[in-house]
Formats: sequence, C-alpha cells, structure tokens
Amino acid sequence: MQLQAVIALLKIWRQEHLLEHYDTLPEVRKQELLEQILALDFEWLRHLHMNNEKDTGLQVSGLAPLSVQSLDDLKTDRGNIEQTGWDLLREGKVAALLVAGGQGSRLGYNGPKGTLDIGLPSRKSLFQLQAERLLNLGRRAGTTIPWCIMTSPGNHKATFDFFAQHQYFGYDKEQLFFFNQAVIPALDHKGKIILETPWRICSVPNGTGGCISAMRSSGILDQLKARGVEWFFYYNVDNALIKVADPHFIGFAHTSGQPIACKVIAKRDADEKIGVVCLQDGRPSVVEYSDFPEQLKRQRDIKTGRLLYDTGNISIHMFQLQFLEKASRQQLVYKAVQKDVQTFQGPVRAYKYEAFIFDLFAYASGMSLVKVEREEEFAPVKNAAGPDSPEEARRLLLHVHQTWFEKLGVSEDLFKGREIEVSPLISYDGEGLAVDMLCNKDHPSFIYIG
Ligand SMILES: CC(=O)N[C@H]1[C@@H](OP(=O)(O)O)O[C@H](CO)[C@@H](O)[C@@H]1O
Repeated sequence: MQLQAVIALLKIWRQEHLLEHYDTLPEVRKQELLEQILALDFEWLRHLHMNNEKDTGLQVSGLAPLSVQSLDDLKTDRGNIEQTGWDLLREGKVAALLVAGGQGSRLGYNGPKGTLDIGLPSRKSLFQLQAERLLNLGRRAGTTIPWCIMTSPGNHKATFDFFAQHQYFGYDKEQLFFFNQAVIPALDHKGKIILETPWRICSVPNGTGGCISAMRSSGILDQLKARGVEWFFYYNVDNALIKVADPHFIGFAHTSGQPIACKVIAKRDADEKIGVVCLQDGRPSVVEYSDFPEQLKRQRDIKTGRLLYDTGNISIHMFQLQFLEKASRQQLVYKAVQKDVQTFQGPVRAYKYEAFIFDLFAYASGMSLVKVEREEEFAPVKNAAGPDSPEEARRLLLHVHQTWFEKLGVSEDLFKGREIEVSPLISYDGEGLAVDMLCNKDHPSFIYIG
C-alpha cells in the first residue's frame, strides 16, 4: 500500500528515479527510503528549483557602502565600552552562538570542522580553543557563559561525542546547548533529487540562516530568554583566532543602540574571497565575493585611496535576542549554490539550497560596524593547503601569541627562534602574561604556556 502511494507521488513530481534501486534493497532499507520520500515537501522543492532558474542576480545600482563606527561616534571611551561588555557577561545577558553544521567540503576533512587540530604545539582542536577562551572570560566575570552550538544531522553525533570524550573541555554541561540545523535535499540541474546511496536521499544543511529557526524549534531560544539572555555573540567555527564573546565587542553592540553589530576587516585586496558588508537597496546586507559586481569591486575612495567597499565580513556578529525572535518568523530566502556532493556513483554536481544569517540584516532598523585588525582576529580554516589553510591559521595564531610577549619588551633571545603558544586558560587577549613565563621551558622548538 505504502509503496503504491509513493510510486503515485513520485510520478506526479517526476522523481521516479528515487525508486530505481528499490527492488535490490533489503527490507529495512526499503522502509527507510519510503519514509524519507513521504517526509519530503515536493511542492516546496519544485519552488526552490524554479526560483533558482529565475534568479536574475544583483542590482548594481542598489549597492552602497556602509560606514564603520569609530569610538568617537559612540561618545564614550574604550574602557567604558569594555566595562559594559563585562557587566553584560556577568549578568548572564550574553550567550555565544556557534554555527558548526557545515560540511567542510573544501577542507577535505572528514570530521566536524571544530574537531580539527591545526597542528599547534598543544594539539588543541578549534573547539577546545573556543571553549577555553569562553572559560577564561567566564572565570573573570564570575559566571559560565551559555554556549549554543549548532550542528547538522551529518555531524551532530560526531560533535557531541567529541565534546563528551574531552569532558566538555571543563565546560559546565548545563550551559552547553547543542541543536541541529535542518537539511534540504540536493537537486541536480533538472531539479531531480539526488540519491546519496540507493536508499538514502542526499540532504545538505540549510545554511547559517537556518540557525535561528532551529534554535527556536529546539526550544533553546525560549530557554535562554527565560534565563535572561538578551544578546547573542554569533561566530563561525572555522576562525582559529576568534575572540569568542569579546567584551569590547559586546559593549560596542550594546552602546551603539542597534539590534545588530558586525565586526569587519579591511579587505586585503579587491579579489579577497570574503563577503562585503554594505547597503543593498538601503538595507544592511552582505554581498558574497562570488556575487560582488566587478565594476564596484575595484572602486576607490578619492580621498583615502582605500577600496570603497572595504568592509570584509568575518562572520562575527552580535544579535539582540528580541530582534532574532522577530526576524526568525520571516520567510527565509534560499539561494542555490553549486557544489559537488559525494554519492555512491561518485561526485555529482548539485544545487545545495542555503539561507544565510546575514539575510536577516535586512530586517534590522540599523546595524553598527566596527573595524578590527585582521592579524589579531581572523585566521579562517577553509582550504586544505595554501591561503586559509590549517597551516596558515596555525602560523597566524602563534604569531599573535609571540606579539603578546614582544609588547612586554621581550627580546628574541628569550625564545631563541622557538614558537610560543599560550593557553587561552592563561590569557584571552595577551593579558596576565609575564616575561618569566618563558623561562625553564626546555622543548627545543616551542614554548607552551599552559
Ligand atoms: C555564506 C557565508 O556565510 N559567507 C561568509 C563565510 O564564507 P564561507 O566561504 O562560506 O566560509 O565566511 C566568510 C568569513 O570567513 C565571510 O566573508 C563570508 O561572507
């Protein structure tokens, strides 16, 4: 009976190929496949496919640069802003929100990205670095910062198990909130659903934009609201230098009086592969590097000589909870991204449908931008080798730790060409270090301060 219903359904939507291998499958796999098919919203999938074909791209005339705030604009000094951030942390009003559901396909790494060891002397994973930075701040603020971690069905178990194996890196389990983002079937260029195996539909995570609705449907948004959380510090899993829950940025967001704040960096050059934070039809937005119009990319400000669109997105945002609640009721706009997916018949070119967190920017009354130093805050791990590789992130992180000691006036003789790594449990941002910490460390190639 069920089979007949599925056959009829597939015929209507021209997806009959999904049962191509059905007869060869063991009973349990047959059932698994039928259940997946019955759970699909074919009408919506067709809508995604048709919209993709209709997508006419970006209107160049609608773009305009978005200005960056300076401390002068906020009419208060750095110390006050940072103090506001500490107060909000101490009062439990800020949660960290990590999006870690991606597949890391460019990196060619099989596990969840956060489990990656970038080759530091300590061999700490990205997750551990983040956990320890949060623990450091929490200890100083006299609290534990709630930490929300979005995974996807493909990496949820591996992520959770990794945390459990490492005793949650010392984090209070009550303050860890794992939740799963939704997935969408991958379609080929004709709109046909792709099979990953003869019995499993190839589904991919629905992008960072799915984060808020997933947090709402898992009940976490309500739980955090009930605990008094007012702000989320949002970030990507892949940045080895992420200053998670940075008190200065938290204070900046709160002081600026807008529902969203965004950290940006000056683009290295016009072709750097990062999104640009700007205005689109008068609304705050991020235009991805792949979509950014050639004619605007290279334009320069006549006075400063800098790129006109110089505000590179590093995926670090502050969101007011109240704003997210409202914005999460908006219909997400999915964009098709062409990528290879792995199937039992080898890699297949597919359309993955993703919504982006920055699509929510358009619903905000305004947004504040603060420019930060790339060298101090941005070491993304995206590719297996070359730019944005684990090796480069490792080098950038160790360089930052070395500069912390250079600021103390330490001469190079003391490290004798050795690399320096400082545990985030000892120092979050270079504070609390002393020259004698470098002594009595006898490893020939590095100094680990932990
Ligand atoms: C869709 C999306 O989130 N794009 C972001 C994201 O890029 P990915 O290449 O998708 O990792 O992170 C970049 C910073 O690491 C940022 O510049 C870009 O805008």
